[in-house]
Amino acid sequence: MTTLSVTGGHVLLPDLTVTRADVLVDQPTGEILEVSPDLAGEGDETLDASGGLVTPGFVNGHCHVAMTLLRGYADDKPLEDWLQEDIWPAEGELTAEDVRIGAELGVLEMIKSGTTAFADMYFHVPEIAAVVEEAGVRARLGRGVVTVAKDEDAAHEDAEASLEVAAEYDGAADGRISTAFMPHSLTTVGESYLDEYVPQARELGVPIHYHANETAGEVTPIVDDHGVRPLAYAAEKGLLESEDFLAHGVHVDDEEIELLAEAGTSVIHCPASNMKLASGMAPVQRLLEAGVTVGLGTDGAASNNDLSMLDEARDAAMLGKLAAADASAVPADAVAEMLTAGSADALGLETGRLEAGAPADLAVIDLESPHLTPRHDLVSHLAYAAAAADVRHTVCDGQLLMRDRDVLTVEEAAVQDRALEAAEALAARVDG
Ligand SMILES: CSC[C@H]1O[C@@H](n2cnc3c(O)ncnc32)[C@H](O)[C@@H]1O
Ligand SMILES: [Zn+2]
Repeated sequence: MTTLSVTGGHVLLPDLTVTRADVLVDQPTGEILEVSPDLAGEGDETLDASGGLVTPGFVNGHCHVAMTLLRGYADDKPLEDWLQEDIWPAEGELTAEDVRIGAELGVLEMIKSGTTAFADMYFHVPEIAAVVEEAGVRARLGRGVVTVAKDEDAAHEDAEASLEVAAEYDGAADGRISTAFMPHSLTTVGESYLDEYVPQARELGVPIHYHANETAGEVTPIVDDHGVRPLAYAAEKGLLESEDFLAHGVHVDDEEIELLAEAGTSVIHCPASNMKLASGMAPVQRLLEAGVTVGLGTDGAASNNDLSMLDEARDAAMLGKLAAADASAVPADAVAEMLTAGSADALGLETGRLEAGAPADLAVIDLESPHLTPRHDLVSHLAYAAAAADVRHTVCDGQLLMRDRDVLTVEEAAVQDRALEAAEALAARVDG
């Protein structure tokens, strides 16, 4: 038996208290065996967490990981213009190999910032799955479906491909990969396609993930065309089940919040993307008070512009207060929950809590730096002050992915070189 003991640190427990403890991991099963104070000397291998905070690995609840290749390609525009004028034309030139290279870069960035799992909506999913498998992280993957501005055959092909990918990859990489059916949004997938394919996704037994209520401009056409607000429409179309999770939920009214709470559908809050595209401020405190499961996501690196979940945590706390006009809204412990168990629950993962029997997905955050001194409250530091570069070790499924900032499963320099070259060639193709 091979065991790993993570020793000498403080541990963020599932009740969001912090205590001095060690974590003993069974590597063959990838499970946590024990969390308790005196496990030093118990493991076959030791990971030094002294001076550190051991947290559940962060779960990025909504991403387009290969969009790292478009980081900084088009900034300072609202969503609709940004997608139509810059992003979709560039994505039209992306090859399967580009997506693989972009995904490698994104997953590298995730491992370096303590993220062990993510949900991803994109195309060329087999390439993304291969990167997830090799890098050792966990992901819920899906092919995004867009039917507007496509002829009928192409639209059907897109939806069918999303179901096929969901069926083929669910359970891949020894169970680290799970899947979902992913219609892009309620305005970019036509009603007849939802009517045809949502029941097929249910039959397949995969959750459904989509963008919803991201901008005010996305609400109006749904009200005009269907006579109800977007989430009432989503409920009518069978898109509001307890296993489903939607990205954004910025422009939701009280009735829609109630619908989410009753249905048990989760919301992935993406504060950085919402601020950068000036989409608006999600009512996170109201969602939490209504009992909605809220997770956090970065969205793609082209609207963020990084994949650090610690940045997202700080943004969520700050924006949540501003949205509620209340400094006590979205406090540090709520943010710590969204960053870990909230996102994990939304994605239907067993991760997000450090306790015996849970998957051994964790990160160790180095606390011994000036910006984390003094250490009155480590949950406060997690929400407000820690940064990606403070992550010392990352473990997923019991396997070490990064030790002392040395990434073990991805060749860092080679990935960066390939990404630079691919991004430059892509821009040259698009811009002529
Ligand atoms: C069809 S694959 C996914 C699709 O979504 C695009 N995208 C990236 N960020 C956002 C966002 O904030 N809202 C809506 N759509 C977004 C991405 O570029 C892909 O085309
Ligand atoms: Zn998105």
